[in-house]
Amino acid sequence: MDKFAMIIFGASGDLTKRKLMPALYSLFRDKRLTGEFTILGVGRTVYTDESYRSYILEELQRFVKPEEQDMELMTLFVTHLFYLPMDPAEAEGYSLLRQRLIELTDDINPNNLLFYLATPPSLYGVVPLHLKEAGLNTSESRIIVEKPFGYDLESARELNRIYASVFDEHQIYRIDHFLGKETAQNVLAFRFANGIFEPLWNRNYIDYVEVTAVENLGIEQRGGFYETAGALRDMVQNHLIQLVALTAMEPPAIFNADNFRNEVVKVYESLTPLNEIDLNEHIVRGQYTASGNKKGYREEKGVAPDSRTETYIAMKLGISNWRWSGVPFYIRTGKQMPTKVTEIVVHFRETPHQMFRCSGGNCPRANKLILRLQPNEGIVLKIGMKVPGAGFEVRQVTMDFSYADLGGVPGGDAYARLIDDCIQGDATLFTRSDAVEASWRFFDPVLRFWSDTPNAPLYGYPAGTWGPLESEAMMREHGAEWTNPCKNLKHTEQYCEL
Ligand SMILES: NC(=O)C1=CN([C@@H]2O[C@H](COP(=O)(O)OP(=O)(O)OC[C@H]3O[C@@H](n4cnc5c(N)ncnc54)[C@H](OP(=O)(O)O)[C@@H]3O)[C@@H](O)[C@H]2O)C=CC1
Ligand SMILES: O=C1O[C@H](COP(=O)(O)O)[C@@H](O)[C@H](O)[C@H]1O
Repeated sequence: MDKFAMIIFGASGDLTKRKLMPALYSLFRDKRLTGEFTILGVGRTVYTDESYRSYILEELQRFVKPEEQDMELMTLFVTHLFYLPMDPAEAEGYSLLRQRLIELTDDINPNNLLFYLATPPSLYGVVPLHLKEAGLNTSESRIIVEKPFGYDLESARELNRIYASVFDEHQIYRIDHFLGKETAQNVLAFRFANGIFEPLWNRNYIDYVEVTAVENLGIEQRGGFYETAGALRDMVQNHLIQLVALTAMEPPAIFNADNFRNEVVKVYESLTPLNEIDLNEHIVRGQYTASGNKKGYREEKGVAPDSRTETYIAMKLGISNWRWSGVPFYIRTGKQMPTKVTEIVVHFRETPHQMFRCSGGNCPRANKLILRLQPNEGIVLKIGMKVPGAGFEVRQVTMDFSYADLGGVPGGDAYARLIDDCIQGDATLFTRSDAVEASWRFFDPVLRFWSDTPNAPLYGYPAGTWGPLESEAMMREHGAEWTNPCKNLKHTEQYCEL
């Protein structure tokens, strides 16, 4: 086997220190990265190999969970790191890159290469072309590209064209780290490894579905990036729609990359195109405003004082197929919410007739299944039970499975799983070119509507709240309401500022 080298473009950046290096360290610790391997960081910031190793060693101590830190191992891990100062946007540096790889792999034609694009998205189209000119797009090479893949449908198509001119599709890994989460994968296991829910998993028994991925932080130091992205590009077009796909897809006959990704694409292609009414009434966008000691979005570094970038979005989606026709999927994401939580809530239809008494609220009119992806990972089923004692009074209670009972979700996070899969050549959990385009095809009209309608509402919401009230109004049309995740989490007070 040729000596393996991973080349990280954007090696001085936020993603590299917070996610990639801890993930690579965790693979190293778990002996998933063995033998002679090299990690070569690339960027304009000037480091030597030595100073880059010291920098990463410090960052590992910040970003690896304390219980997973082993100073001796971390010190050994960083001896595999090297650094090449170069501007990835400029062609000149690539002959130096090639030369450096020849030295590091001790091979005149280094072949087993993994390129990771952790740069701003503006470089996603440039780097592969330079790699090709330098002859680095070898038959064994792979490339991982971060999200967002494109700004809209046209730019995503253009990127796909560029990548297809440099690599074969099986060499291209478009990463969406939500799919690397253990609990996201468990949505599939829950659905397809159990017989009892699947017969109910359709329009006959399900009333509506909610997908929530909210955070209690602002945009941190990423103002420049976020201004060009907004919640729709940052979270909805990729992460949230992936979760919709996991919830809505048909079971693949055989679980492999092609079959799984075929089913994902079928869901995207079945999304009901948004009409005028949807664009005006079934999308609510918001932007956080200052509250207490929390800054408003427009006060954040790198953000225009009159910015109209959305930090919150709630939408109603439909899926036009036999299984889901008529079942609304409500999705929402937002920064500066009361808590960080990702969960899918499946609301079953109400019982046709309610014959028991229920007083004092918490009445079990309909069952509700909550797939909680993070934090306090678990599955909760809300069911009706008789209140002990005389009469027939019923109340809604909770059957609660927590991953903590199985020893918890493993430490190495989604990035470790996905990088490992890529090294093994398994593309199942990565986004295929047709899926990216199908997803953009659906969301593109939203971007166009916003740019063509300067007075389309953008609601302010105070930082630390659940977003614009208009998103509640959107659901009331269906007699639905957002589930308050703070009330479902086991240790509520730990997560929610109520
Ligand atoms: N950070 C995160 O949590 C997440 C990030 N992502 C995605 O990962 C990618 C990287 O994110 P992140 O690390 O936050 O980004 P950064 O803004 O930190 O940029 C990464 C590096 O890219 C280099 N760079 C920046 N601008 C340019 C430029 N104009 N030309 C050449 N190089 C440039 C810089 O290195 P130098 O100046 O040394 O060249 C910088 O350190 C983004 O596409 C983002 O969407 C995805 C999920 C989460
Ligand atoms: O991709 C992104 O995801 C994070 C949220 O991911 P999580 O795994 O921490 O839930 C989000 O903060 C960021 O804005 C976005 O780019």
